[in-house]
Amino acid sequence: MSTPVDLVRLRDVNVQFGTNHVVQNVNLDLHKDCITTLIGPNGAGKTTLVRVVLGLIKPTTGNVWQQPGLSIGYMPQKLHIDRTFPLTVKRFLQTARIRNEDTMISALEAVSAEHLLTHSMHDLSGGETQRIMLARALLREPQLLVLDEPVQGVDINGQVELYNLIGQIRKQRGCGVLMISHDLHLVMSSTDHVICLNRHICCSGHPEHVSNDPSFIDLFGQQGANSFALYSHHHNHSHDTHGDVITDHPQTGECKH
Ligand SMILES: Nc1ncnc2c1ncn2[C@@H]1O[C@H](COP(=O)(O)OP(=O)(O)OP(=O)(O)O)[C@@H](O)[C@H]1O
Repeated sequence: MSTPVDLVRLRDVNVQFGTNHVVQNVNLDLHKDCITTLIGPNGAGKTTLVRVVLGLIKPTTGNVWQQPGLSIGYMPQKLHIDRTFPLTVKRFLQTARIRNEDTMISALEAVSAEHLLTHSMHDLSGGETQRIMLARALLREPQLLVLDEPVQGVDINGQVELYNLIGQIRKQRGCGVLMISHDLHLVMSSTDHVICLNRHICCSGHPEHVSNDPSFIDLFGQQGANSFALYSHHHNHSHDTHGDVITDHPQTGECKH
């Protein structure tokens, strides 16, 4: 097997906002041709960690390394468009400062949405909107694609389709992918590596390994469990109400379930 090509390496990364210790001692490697999925409850620090990877936030302590010249395509969690502001798909794509129509069309083709070029962004379905957001992230042919909850606002069939599409894009382009998801079961077949984050990394590994954990079966095997609101699993440590580790069970880096 060939050695994976590193795109990004995080070492002992901590992020604090005032006294709020949002990301704790995180080590993370992102590779070419590898899909890594971050899961975790609300407020677990997923978006903050993604912003560290993107270089938008400097960690309070720790090191971030990016492959020199790395190009990153980012699909943010939410799209805020004033409904009174007329905006076609073409104009929206141009906000990425790419004006070449062939480039736009080939990005739209990659997400099977070339027919939407002249449509209004306001008239798109949830799934179409996410595809256009994905196309925008693809415009610069990134080596790393970072997707913050790419299937939000999409019905269940559309979610499966979008995850399949992300898998196809990785296969065709060989790019690395880092995405945030709220549903391990749906994302399982389209990911290589899962990281469960609750401010620190609770556990990580191949999706089969993570999903065979009884606590994950409890968590993901039931309808409505997607929200993580009642998130709990059998840690080798406990959390206080802020998600901080209570130290009478020392953290060894990986959860042992
Ligand atoms: N710029 C900021 N300044 C202060 N606090 C912040 C900032 N960004 C995030 N936080 C806080 O950090 C914590 C983690 O937020 P983050 O958005 O990273 O979590 P998340 O896991 O992505 O949550 P969700 O699943 O709800 O999107 C939250 O308590 C949030 O309020």
